[in-house]
Amino acid sequence: QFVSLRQRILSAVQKNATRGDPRSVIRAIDQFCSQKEWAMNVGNEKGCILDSVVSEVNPATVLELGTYCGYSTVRIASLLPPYAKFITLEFNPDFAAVARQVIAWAGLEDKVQLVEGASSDWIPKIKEQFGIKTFDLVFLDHWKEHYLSDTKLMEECGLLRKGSVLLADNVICPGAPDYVEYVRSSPRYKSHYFRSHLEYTKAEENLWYLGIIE
Ligand SMILES: O=C(NCCCCCn1ccc2cnccc21)c1cc(-c2ccc(F)cc2)cc(O)c1O
Ligand SMILES: [Mg+2]
Repeated sequence: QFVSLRQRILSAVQKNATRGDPRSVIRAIDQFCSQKEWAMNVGNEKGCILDSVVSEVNPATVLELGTYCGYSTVRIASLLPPYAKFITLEFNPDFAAVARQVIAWAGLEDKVQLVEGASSDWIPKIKEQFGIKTFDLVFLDHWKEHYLSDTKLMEECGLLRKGSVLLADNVICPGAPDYVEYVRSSPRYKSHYFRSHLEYTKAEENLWYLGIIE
């Protein structure tokens, strides 16, 4: 009977990764996606850039938009200090169900809150629902056409402060041109991009790093 790609990714984790070992979970997913089937995890090349940004920012509060199977969620959660608050938002309930199990296999279920729903619905509710004032780091990896509107929404809701860092996946492929245009021309942001490749391919890609300067 048909087994979905996300279920095959979860099975690869449960078969090849050690419970409670986040690095083995990451390795199991990357091996599956490079050797068996492509999937839209951020992947290891961009994942190392993500790791370095998380380590440098050392955030007390993190928002991830786009959990998918939990690959980047596990990478981020495994680097956070114990007091950190980490919220990851997933629209698709089937993806969220798999991500919960991947995060649990890594032993990180206490480090992250997975919330199901749309960013435009949830962003205005985060302050009161989770007692978070502002985010030190936001990782954008959801609908590419919502990167700009959600960044503006986060600004309007007072969720970003001077020094907040936004890191955006896929600004080239599939692309978020209006987002790039807006942040590059805005005096509020200092932007920088990390050259990389689309996960598990040789196609060029950038991770777009944004520092809020005022
Ligand atoms: O589409 C991508 N991701 C988004 C998936 C849907 C997110 C839904 N969602 C989650 C939270 C949430 C909250 N609010 C609203 C909606 C929300 C994506 C695609 C590619 C890709 C695909 C084909 C190809 F040929 C090349 C590249 C590569 C990536 O790395 C990607 O990330
Ligand atoms: Mg992505």
